[in-house]
Amino acid sequence: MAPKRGILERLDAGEVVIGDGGFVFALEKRGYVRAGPWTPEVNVQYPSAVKELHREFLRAGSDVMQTFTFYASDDKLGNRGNTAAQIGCQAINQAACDIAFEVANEGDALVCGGVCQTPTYLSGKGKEACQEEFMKQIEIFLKNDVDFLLAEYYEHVEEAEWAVESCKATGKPTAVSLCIGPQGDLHGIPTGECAVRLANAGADIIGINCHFGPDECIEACRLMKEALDAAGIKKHLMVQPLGYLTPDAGKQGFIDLPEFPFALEPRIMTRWDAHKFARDAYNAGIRFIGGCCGIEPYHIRAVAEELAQERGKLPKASEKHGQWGEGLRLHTKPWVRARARRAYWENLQPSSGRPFSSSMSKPNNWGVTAGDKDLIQHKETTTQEEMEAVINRATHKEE
Ligand SMILES: N[C@@H](CCSCCCCC(=O)O)C(=O)O
Ligand SMILES: [Zn+2]
Repeated sequence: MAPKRGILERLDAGEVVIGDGGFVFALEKRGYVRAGPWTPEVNVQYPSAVKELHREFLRAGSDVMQTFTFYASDDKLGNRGNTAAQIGCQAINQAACDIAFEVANEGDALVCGGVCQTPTYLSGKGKEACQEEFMKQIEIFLKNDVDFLLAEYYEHVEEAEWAVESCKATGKPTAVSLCIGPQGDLHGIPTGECAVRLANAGADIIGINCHFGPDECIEACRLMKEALDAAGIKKHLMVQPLGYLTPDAGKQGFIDLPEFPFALEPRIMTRWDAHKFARDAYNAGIRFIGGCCGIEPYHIRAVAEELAQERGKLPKASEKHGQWGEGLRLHTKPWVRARARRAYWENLQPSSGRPFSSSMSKPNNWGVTAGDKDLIQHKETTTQEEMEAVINRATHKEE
């Protein structure tokens, strides 16, 4: 088999690289990940569940299998009484690599090793301690010779810079994406300035993932591109937004919306929203286009279908999906057959079906982040006293 073309070779050639979607959210809904800690011990406990989700994304058109190593840093696995630490960082990250490579090799997909923000940073323990946590994972990715490294899901550009430094020191191509919107990072660093700092830290691919829906993430990428252009810096851009619409989110993103994480369903993007997202991202000059929480394989299939001409192919899963609903021509009901056309779906404004739903929510807006005492983490289980304090504060804020 010819060697796979690397991520930078593909992007340098102007190709579209399609990412995968949201693993923790998808596997939590399927009963394999615990919401709250969100740690990926499932790689060791139920590997077939992770493998099947990778397979669904591969069939849907994903060119990248991200190792399911989100929140798999040693300190997170043991944070606030989490028992995933008993399975351990080494076992979880190695199992994730095994699974990602097995599925990637069923197609022409690349494998990227993923690291993300840490409780160590939130507790203010500094650069050396954070990079120690990153290296425990990166060493496993190196041993497995992943195709590239991805530092994703950072609310503070400072920690992302440290992660990029650790990744780049390995010599592997390095991608980095912040979970911020157009309003900047949580320490008030403007979004464009974050991009320039990450470029200066050595990142090859820079962008945004999570916390916001497609429109806000593409706007944040636009600000990044504007700042990079102004600084005369050329970098590949990536975007992997939520599969939820969040026009009402504040700086903290969807974490701050009252619906997070168990009542976001009314906000789910349709596959037609995903078509628009893919086109908007492409037109913004972004070529690494994927998704995060809430993005399911059918959304990725829609991205691949929208960009089929640019990519010169359709994904396997399109064998079961007529373009723009043409499969409805086989429906028994005439009025449904009448919907087998792009004009119908592209112009539909779907209802939520919830008579008492407002279209927007109010973010909690506590306005605290790393550096505030409220963000200090600990290994011990969250105490009842801590719970009473945060509930009391949340209740009074709502009054
Ligand atoms: N690549 C990862 C990204 C997960 S982003 C998770 C957001 C929730 C985090 C939290 O509530 O702490 C994935 O696919 O799950
Ligand atoms: Zn996410």
